[in-house]
Amino acid sequence: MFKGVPTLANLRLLKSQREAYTIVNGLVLTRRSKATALPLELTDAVSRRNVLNGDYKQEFLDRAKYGHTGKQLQQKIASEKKMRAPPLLNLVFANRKLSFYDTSSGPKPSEDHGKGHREQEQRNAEDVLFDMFANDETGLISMGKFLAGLKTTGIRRNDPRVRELMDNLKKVHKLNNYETGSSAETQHLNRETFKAVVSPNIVLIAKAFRQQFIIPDFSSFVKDIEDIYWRCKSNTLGKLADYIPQLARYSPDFWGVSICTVDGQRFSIGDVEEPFTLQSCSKPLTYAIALEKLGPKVVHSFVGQEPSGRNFNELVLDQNKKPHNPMINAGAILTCSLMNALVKPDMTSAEIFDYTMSWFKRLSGGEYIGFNNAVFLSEREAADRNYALGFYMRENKCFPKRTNLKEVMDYYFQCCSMETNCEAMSVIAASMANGGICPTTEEKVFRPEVIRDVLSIMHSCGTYDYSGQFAFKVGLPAKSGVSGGMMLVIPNVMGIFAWSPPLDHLGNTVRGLQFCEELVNTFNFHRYDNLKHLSNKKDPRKHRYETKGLSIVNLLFSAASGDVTALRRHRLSGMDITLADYDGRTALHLAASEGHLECVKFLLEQCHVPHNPKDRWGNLPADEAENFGHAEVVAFLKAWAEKAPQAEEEYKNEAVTTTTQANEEIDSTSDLDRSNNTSPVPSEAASTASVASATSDDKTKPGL
Ligand SMILES: NC(=O)CC[C@H](N)C(=O)O
Repeated sequence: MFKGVPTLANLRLLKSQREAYTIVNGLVLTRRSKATALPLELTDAVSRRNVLNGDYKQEFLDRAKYGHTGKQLQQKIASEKKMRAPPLLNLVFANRKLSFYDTSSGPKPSEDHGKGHREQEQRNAEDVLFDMFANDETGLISMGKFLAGLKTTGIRRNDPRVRELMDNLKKVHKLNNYETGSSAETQHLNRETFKAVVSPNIVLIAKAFRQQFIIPDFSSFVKDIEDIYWRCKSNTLGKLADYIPQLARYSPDFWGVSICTVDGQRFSIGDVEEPFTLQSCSKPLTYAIALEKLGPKVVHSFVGQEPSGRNFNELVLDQNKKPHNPMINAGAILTCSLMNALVKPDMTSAEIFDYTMSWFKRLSGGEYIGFNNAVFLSEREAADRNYALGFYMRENKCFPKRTNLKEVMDYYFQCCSMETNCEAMSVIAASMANGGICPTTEEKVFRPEVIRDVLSIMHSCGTYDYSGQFAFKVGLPAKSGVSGGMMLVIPNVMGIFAWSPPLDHLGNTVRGLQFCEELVNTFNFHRYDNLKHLSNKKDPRKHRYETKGLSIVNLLFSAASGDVTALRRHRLSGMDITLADYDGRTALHLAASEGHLECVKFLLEQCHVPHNPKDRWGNLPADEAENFGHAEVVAFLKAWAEKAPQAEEEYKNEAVTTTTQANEEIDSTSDLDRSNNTSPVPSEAASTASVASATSDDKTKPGL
């Protein structure tokens, strides 16, 4: 009986007399030219909807198999439909709630690939979503439940990318005469209405529920973030900045953290809507505008790229009589002069202010960016050191020609006095993580090269005189500000903004710093964390199925491409080599059908995998070798099958002894610790034991 566990890997091999195709995460690999992986979506002009629904994938395969279209094709397709696996979307949904194979009423695929199954195939994404959330008895979907489900994936109701959905809900609510007892967002809809309502945003919504965002299991990630947040909350160290009264008045208890991923998944906790001024967190942003408009050559002919090793407002220039970098006061004042004299020489001060604000706003996806005039006036009053820096630089001819120092200083204070909150700043940080494209509006604000340069400087100079230690411990680009902000960028993954006013002696927010350090102790976000091998840190970028070891996709890829070295690596890392994909296909099936004798030998002789696992079509590896005409492999597998019972029995006994010892060592550790154990000894022993105990009929994944 089919017991395959649905995996995102969705590795599927379609049986064919002429050609076999392997689909891995939307890539189609042909059996004969494994090197040419065609991104399926790019191979034909089809709508995104069709791709999403999985329909196109099937069509592509059909055409590839039969080489033509038409009536004959339709007949062949009809006769083979029984063999097909359900569309990808269904697989993933099956894992979340709607188990198509688990419905007590419906036929199980191993028993019947017919009617019920075919019906599911024809369903599109909207249908599947409806079924996920609909009430069986009423046949209606609760939009409240649906939106709550969407929120767990990180998508909020006010996300601009679901605006049409929300507008449609309001329209339907109005059409229904504001049905009593429910709001637009909690009303109950029938299938057709639901489909019409979600359809404009279905691409994003389906991606969310398919767990295809950068953080697939967002709710688990959020739990860890909450834990870190609460641990930092109890830290009461640090002192408020008091050089101006407006900063000194903040409550030391304020503590907020907002997260926005490159896919626009949002999470916030604490005082995330409380306004505060940008202060030094504005420095990377004005620097980015200057880079965008003038390019790095021009900008860096005026300002250096080295950490100063001194206080952020130190009266010091580098050997070339330039400010050390754009993240300290001298460098930021210099950047402001570039904006004033080179980027927009014709603009008035007011226009440059508006111009700058519009950049910040676009970067934040339109979220809160304001201006605090009291802070601005105070900054200007208490600015002896900043004026001194300005005059010192003017004396050393640091500024471009035509610089109006008074205007430049005012502009610098204005940038420091722009007001924002954690929510908006997390989107800014996410835009930086996303190569300059705002994840929520999808607007391209900066070129990726600009962002790369900004992040590089943030990495080495972003946290004042703590920058070296920060780069060492956290290993990520960040920028702190005297108002208690800490902008952290995890390139290609997410932006985080942590805010709490109490500062340490170097001027960094105490809680923010602790948060960053705890974050990289929990997750492998440090720039130099190894992502390939098992470690005791979590990788939230990976799907739940993958976090306990290397992905099954990699294992099956290695087998299909005849890569014995890679298979060896998988084995050494403690991976369960008996893993089967959704269709019950094991590494041995793939190695055999591709005729990779070396791999077949390695799998049987070294990994002791069972020689006779059946895939969902009932095929053994030997059948596959035969189907695809690999005589040598057939001969080897047949010979192995004759001596197999004895060899497997011997190995089983051996493995049990080894495992008993290993278990004693690892018994005290948790499940997770065990799977993350970096020592290959216990994990390998455990994995081999599961190999030994796996029966040929059981395609469930021991060890997962
Ligand atoms: N560290 C900071 O945030 C510096 C900004 C502050 N307004 C100053 O210029 O002194």
